[in-house]
Amino acid sequence: MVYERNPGCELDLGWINSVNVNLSAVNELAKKLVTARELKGEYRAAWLLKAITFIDLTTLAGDDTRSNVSRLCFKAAKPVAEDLLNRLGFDYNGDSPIHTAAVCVYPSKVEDAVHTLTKMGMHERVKVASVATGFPCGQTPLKTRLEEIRYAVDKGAKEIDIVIDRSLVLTGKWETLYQEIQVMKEACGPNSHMKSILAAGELGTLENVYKASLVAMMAGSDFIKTSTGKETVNATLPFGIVMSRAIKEYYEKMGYKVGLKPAGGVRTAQDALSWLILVKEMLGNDWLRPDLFRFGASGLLGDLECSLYQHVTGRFPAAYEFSLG
Ligand SMILES: O=C[C@H](O)COP(=O)(O)O
Repeated sequence: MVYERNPGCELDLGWINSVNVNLSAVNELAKKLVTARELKGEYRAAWLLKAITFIDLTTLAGDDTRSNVSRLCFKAAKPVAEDLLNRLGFDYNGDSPIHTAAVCVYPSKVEDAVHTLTKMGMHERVKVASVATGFPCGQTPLKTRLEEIRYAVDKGAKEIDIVIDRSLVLTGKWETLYQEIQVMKEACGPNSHMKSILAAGELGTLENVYKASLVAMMAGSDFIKTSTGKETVNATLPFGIVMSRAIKEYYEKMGYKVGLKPAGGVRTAQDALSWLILVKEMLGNDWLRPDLFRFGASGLLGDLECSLYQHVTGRFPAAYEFSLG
C-alpha cells in the first residue's frame, strides 16, 4: 500500500465561509445510494471481497485484552474461512490480497497487535492503527492528547486516528481547530498516517461537517473519518456525501487525494455496498483503494463473510460451519 501524504495548506477562511450544503439534494442522493446497492452475481462477490480489504478491523472496548487483540489480528490476516476463500478462487498462500487493511485498537494495545502481526509475518500488510487524543471525546488537554499520539507511534502504530475537539466546530473556532490538527500531524511524525475523526453526529449541521472536513484537510489530515462509533449518530450516507464533496473539492484545488473512512454502525454487507457505490460515484475508482478508503468497523466482517457464503452455496451458513469472527 503506497500512501500519498497530504502536506496540507494555509487555513483559508474565505473558502470555509463560502460552504453551502443543499440538504434536500444530499438526502435525495442518499436514498438513491440505498437503492443502487442491490448488486447481483459475480460482481457482488467481487465487491464483498473488496470491502473486506478496506476494513480497519476494530476493537475499542473497555474489556480489551492482549488475547482478544491477538484474535483480532489473526482474523484480520485471514478474514474469510479458508475453504470458502478457495471456492471463491483465492487462497492464503504467497501474497494473498485477502486481508483487512488494518486493525484499530487503543494505544495501550498497539504493542500487542504489532507483536502478533509481526509473528505472523503480516505487519507490513495489515497496518496497526491506534485511536488517540482522548478518544472518543477529545476533551483532554492538548499536551496529553499529543503525548498519546507519540506513545502510540513509539509502540509501532503506523496509523493514528485522532479525534477533533467538537466544541471548536460548534463555536466556529476554525483557527484553533486548524492549529490543533496541525500539531497532531506533527506528532504523528514522518511515518505514521493521520486520520481525523470529525464525530459528524455531534457537529450540529451538515455545513459544519463540510467545514470541519476542509479544516482537517487544510491542516494535513491524510484521511477524514466520520465518527468514533461512540456517538448517538455515527456513519450515515449524508455525512459520507458531504465529506466526499469536500474531499473532491480539496483535490481539485490543492491536488492531494485525502481518504475517507466511514466508521461506527457499518454492520452489514448492504451498508458496505452503499458506501462503495457512494465512493465510486462521488470520488471515482481512484478512491477505491485501501490507501484512500476504509471502513472502521467491529462487526462488519462477519456479515460480509456470511454474504460470501450465501453467494457460493445459495444458503445461509449454519452456526458451526465457520466462525463469523
Ligand atoms: O472506528 C471504528 C468504530 O469505533 C467502530 O464502530 P462499530 O463498533 O460501530 O463498528
